[in-house]
Amino acid sequence: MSNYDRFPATKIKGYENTAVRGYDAIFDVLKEKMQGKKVLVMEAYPGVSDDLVLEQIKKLEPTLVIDMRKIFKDEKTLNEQLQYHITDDRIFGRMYYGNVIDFIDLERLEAAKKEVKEAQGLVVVYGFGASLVAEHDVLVYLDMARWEITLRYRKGLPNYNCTNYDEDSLRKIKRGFFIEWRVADKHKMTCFEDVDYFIDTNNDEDVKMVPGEGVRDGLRQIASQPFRTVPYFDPGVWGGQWMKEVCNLDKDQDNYAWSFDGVPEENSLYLDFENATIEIPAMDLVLYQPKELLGKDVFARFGAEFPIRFDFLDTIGGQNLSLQVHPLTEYIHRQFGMAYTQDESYYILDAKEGASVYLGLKEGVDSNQMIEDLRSANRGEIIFDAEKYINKFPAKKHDHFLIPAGTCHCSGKDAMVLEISATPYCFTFKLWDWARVGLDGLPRPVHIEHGKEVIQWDRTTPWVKENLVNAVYTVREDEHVKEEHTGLHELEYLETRRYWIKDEVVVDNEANVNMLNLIEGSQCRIESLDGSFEPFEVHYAETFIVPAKCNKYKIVNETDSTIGVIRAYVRKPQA
Ligand SMILES: O=P(O)(O)OC[C@H]1O[C@](O)(CO)[C@@H](O)[C@@H]1O
Repeated sequence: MSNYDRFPATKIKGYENTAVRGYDAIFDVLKEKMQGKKVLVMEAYPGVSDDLVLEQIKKLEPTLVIDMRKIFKDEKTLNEQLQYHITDDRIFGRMYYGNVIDFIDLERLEAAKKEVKEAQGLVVVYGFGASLVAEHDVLVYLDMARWEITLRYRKGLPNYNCTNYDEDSLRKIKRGFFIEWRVADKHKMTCFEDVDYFIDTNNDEDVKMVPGEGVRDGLRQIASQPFRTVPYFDPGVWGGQWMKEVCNLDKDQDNYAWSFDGVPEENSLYLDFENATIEIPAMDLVLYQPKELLGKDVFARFGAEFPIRFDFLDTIGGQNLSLQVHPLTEYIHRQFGMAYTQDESYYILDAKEGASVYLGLKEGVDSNQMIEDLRSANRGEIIFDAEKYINKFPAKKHDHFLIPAGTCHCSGKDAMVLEISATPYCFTFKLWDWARVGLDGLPRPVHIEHGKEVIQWDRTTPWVKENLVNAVYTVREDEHVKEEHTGLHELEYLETRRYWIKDEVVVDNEANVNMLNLIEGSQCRIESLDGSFEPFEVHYAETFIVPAKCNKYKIVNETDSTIGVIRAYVRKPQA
């Protein structure tokens, strides 16, 4: 057993034992709270088990229940309206920047408003967008983590108010990512400050309700201390065996490919109320406390979006990733409506003998020939000769490979990659998937035509070696610490610093958010210089976030050997 903590929770001070568990107890509290009041609005994130909650609402004996699904436009109308954003592609949609009201049938909305007004007795308005129908006397928000929604899609949950139960889950995720989650997050923030109670509905068998102010105060607390997001792990065709050991995972699984540990857009947070721990999307923090979390420079540049992503790619005992390329900013913006792109890097946390990383083109590559070969390979006519076109570098522990968008790349087998990247995560143009199929038995989606538009044909061997492979230099060294710059490339906005710490080091985050990982050593402690937060323990391979608000902090080595920490932050624009 390693000491990696899979369930990191933050204790919420001042709200101990305020959680209520199970729908019976929850509706007892709500019944009490509604005494002498008329309108209970229950907002729900798309993905929540609406039928189950509506069944429970009967406990309140309301005279009128409005189900938002009936106020929404019907599926066919919505599909037609959203077709430009849904697209025909399996993976890529176009970002939707509208609001929930765009999905509502305005006549039905007016009729529902009238019904509520005229009703006598208790009225419950339930579902996604419920607060558009009526002013609340009491407001409840039923929340759900993105990973849970993703798992439910795989098991047959359709998109909101749709009947696409059996549709390929990648297409459902696409509709979630490009449309539903954006709109739902935006809408959530319009009522977040007013919510009287939040309900964690991630587990239908164990729902938990906590006071609204407990969550808001909890998020304020989290934004002023180091914290971790809740990691999740997913198998894949190329997945490996390393994380099973180090992250204490189920040994009976064939493999684990990804760990998302440090992707606030995808991950969640555990808030510990002592009598229950609730799980909420980490995006709630980003959207509710953006300036405190991100800092003024990062907020000014990105808005309420978390621009740094750490995740793991485990191919130890597994296979090569697909050979791939990511879009340039201009392309991702024009094609998919994204503000910034998927610039990446691979920090090699561990590697077996013979591990490698494919990166950049060989000298003198004929671009037309390479694209033709990729096309024929994907038609099954030839096996693509990757090494004819792409450099293959040996990879060993603590190497850092930089991957600005537009550079062909992939990790080879037997490497444990800590991916330190910009946030967008699904804009991968696979070029070649080594003639294999995905875990579902289908070929994984390949996007050569997109890829050909963004490959930077001048990124060939000498430039790649000079710029992208271990471009490390020492920033400072004394008897306590050696600090190195390891990346990223100047075309990418992230800076990474590696600290080899003998005893302790003070880090100045210059009032902007930092994301870190303990890359060597069993544990360390993060301390506040002014006592503004309590000491925070970190174990090997754990990713953690230090909010902008923490300012200067100390990393303390608690072991007898030198430890290694990597820290990523957004570079300030050059004057
Ligand atoms: O496409 P593959 O082979 O699954 O590659 C790994 C994937 O993991 C990611 O790095 C996820 O962040 C993507 O860039 C990439 O799609």
